[in-house]
Amino acid sequence: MTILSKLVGLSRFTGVSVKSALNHGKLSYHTITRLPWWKQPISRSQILKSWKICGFGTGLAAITVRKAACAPKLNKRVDHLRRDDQNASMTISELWELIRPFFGWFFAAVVCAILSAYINIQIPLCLGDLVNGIVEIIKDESKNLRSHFDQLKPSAVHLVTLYIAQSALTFLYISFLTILGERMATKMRSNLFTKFLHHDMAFFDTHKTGELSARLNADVQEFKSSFKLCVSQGLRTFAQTIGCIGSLYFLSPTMTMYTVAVVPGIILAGSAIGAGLRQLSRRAQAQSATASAVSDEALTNMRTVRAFAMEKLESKLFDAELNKSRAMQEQLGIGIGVFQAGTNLFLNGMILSVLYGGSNLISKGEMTPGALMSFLVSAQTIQRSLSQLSIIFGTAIKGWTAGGRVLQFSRIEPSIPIDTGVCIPYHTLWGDIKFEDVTFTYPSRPGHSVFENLTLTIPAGQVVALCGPSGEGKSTITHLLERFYEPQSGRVTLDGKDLRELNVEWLRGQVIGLISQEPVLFATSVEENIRYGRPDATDDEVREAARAAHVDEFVNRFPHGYKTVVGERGAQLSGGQKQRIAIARAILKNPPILILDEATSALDSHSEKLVQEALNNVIKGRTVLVIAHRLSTIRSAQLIYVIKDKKALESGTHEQLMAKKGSMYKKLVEAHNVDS
Ligand SMILES: Nc1ncnc2c1ncn2[C@@H]1O[C@H](COP(=O)(O)OP(=O)(O)OP(=O)(O)O)[C@@H](O)[C@H]1O
Repeated sequence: MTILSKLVGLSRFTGVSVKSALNHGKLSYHTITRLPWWKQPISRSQILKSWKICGFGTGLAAITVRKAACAPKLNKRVDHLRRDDQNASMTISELWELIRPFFGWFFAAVVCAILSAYINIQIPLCLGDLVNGIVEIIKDESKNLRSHFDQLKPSAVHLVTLYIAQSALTFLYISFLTILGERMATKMRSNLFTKFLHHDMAFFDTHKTGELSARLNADVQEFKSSFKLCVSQGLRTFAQTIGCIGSLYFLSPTMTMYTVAVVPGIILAGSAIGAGLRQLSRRAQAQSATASAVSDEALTNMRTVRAFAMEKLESKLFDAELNKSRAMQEQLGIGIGVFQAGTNLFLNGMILSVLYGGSNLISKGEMTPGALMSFLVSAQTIQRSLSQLSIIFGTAIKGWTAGGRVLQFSRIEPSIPIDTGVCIPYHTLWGDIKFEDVTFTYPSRPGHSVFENLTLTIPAGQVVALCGPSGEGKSTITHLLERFYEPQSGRVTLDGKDLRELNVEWLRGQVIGLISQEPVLFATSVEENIRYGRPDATDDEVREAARAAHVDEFVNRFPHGYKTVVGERGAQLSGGQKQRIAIARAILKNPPILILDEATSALDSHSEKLVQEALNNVIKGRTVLVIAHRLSTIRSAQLIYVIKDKKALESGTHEQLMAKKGSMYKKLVEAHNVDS
């Protein structure tokens, strides 16, 4: 308001500073101060100041508005990567299932840990005997010190034996636990990876690679180290605590009762804090996985990031998620710290009470100094064990959550099992495919059906083309044929047999060969990529398939020929080269049914001609389903289906469809929806 009023005043006294106005006697100080606010003059420095403030304010406002406008847009991408699964937890029986196959190692580790704890309980008692012996020497009036000293020897030898046994047991249980932990982690990772490989395609539509690899690696690692620590330290310290409480009771029941009376309260408080910390730990791990997913997405799409100069934005996005994860981990650490500090305070108080109570008992002659010594060392062992337990408690929370996150995806059963069902004997397989009244919606997009009562036939041994506008479901037909997804109603049959009755592994592995729009190669050599179609193929067979797909031509120009490594997802090859390798792979597989999903779309006309020739050789005698946009490919098909409006709108040969009145196919050709 003041600034505004001064700006209004400015209009009346433009260019005249207060100082100069006063100097020239135009205004007296009193006149100025008595003027109403809108008539008061304003100095240049004030004007500047005002503008600076205004400028700063406007700048700040602009930044805030910009931030407000940009932040949600930035976050939106990450929102899809975020996942805070409530059912990422583990039950005791699930933990037992993990341990069961390695029970021998677990049992050996537990026995050694308990024996080591037992020895730890014996050590204070033995120390007490030694101290009592020393007290005897001090109190001895006869000065026969040598004989007293000799009496100490058995206790000392006993103590040395205990120390050696304790070291040996420590070595053993740590070794057993390492073996157990590593084997459990390997099994968990292997099981989870196998599960991932068998999950429905719908699962991969909704889960990001970064998230899955975090579960497979970071979470298993976290679970393993927490488990090892909890069993090694936890079991030992727990057994030690119970044992030491027993020895305390043996030494002085009254003092023990006082000392341990408060323990249930501490356990209750600990459980309450633990529940909160577990929740926080789950959220912190989910956030850490989100940060990994962001980095993973950027790293796998590095070319796109570079092409759009998004390095800074990606870095900001990652930093923001990383900072959230850091904040949560800090909160968790602080929570665990509060718990541990409280435990320490309680335990130190316990030692002080023991000293005070013990001195009291000694003064009354109800306790020997050796017993107090034993009591103190035992109480201290309990103190150390309990403070160790509080640390283990924090680790257990993290490990439990991590284990739950791993098991969450292991529990999911695929709705399409791959190794059940029947196989049609090779000599009776024709390759006749039918879609009967198929209605289908992608599970990740409920409410948006792709097909409603789709019916079409792909006769055995024929080349059938699917055409139609983009997004009408041509590729979806191939997904249903490969049984990546299940139709909600209707059925897809192969030689009259419902695909649901057939063995999926056999169907995908031996019956159908797919060459897709965007072939993805593995980061290995050209020949290994081709061999992926049939791992037992000989080098000659690989070369033959490569020649048929015209891979030979470009591979021979590479310095390392077929041994050339193609980079991640085939990034070191051109689109056309990748496509030809994918074709060679399918040729090597030699399947009775071939799906060509715009297989030649990435090729120039010369390469397309070459590959088409290769394909023509391959497709002879097979059932071939071609999805193509080029008229040259479509018109050579024996049967064409136009896929539109959630069904097969019309079918026939090129000539029949072109001759048909009001034909959609004709419209597509004329509108260049089918490339001429
Ligand atoms: N995994 C998926 N999850 C959800 N919806 C999907 C999925 N894949 C495809 N769709 C949707 O299903 C519809 C059909 O897609 P499809 O890929 O089969 O079309 P298309 O005819 O092959 O297109 P194009 O000619 O552009 O390749 C589209 O609306 C698409 O957005």
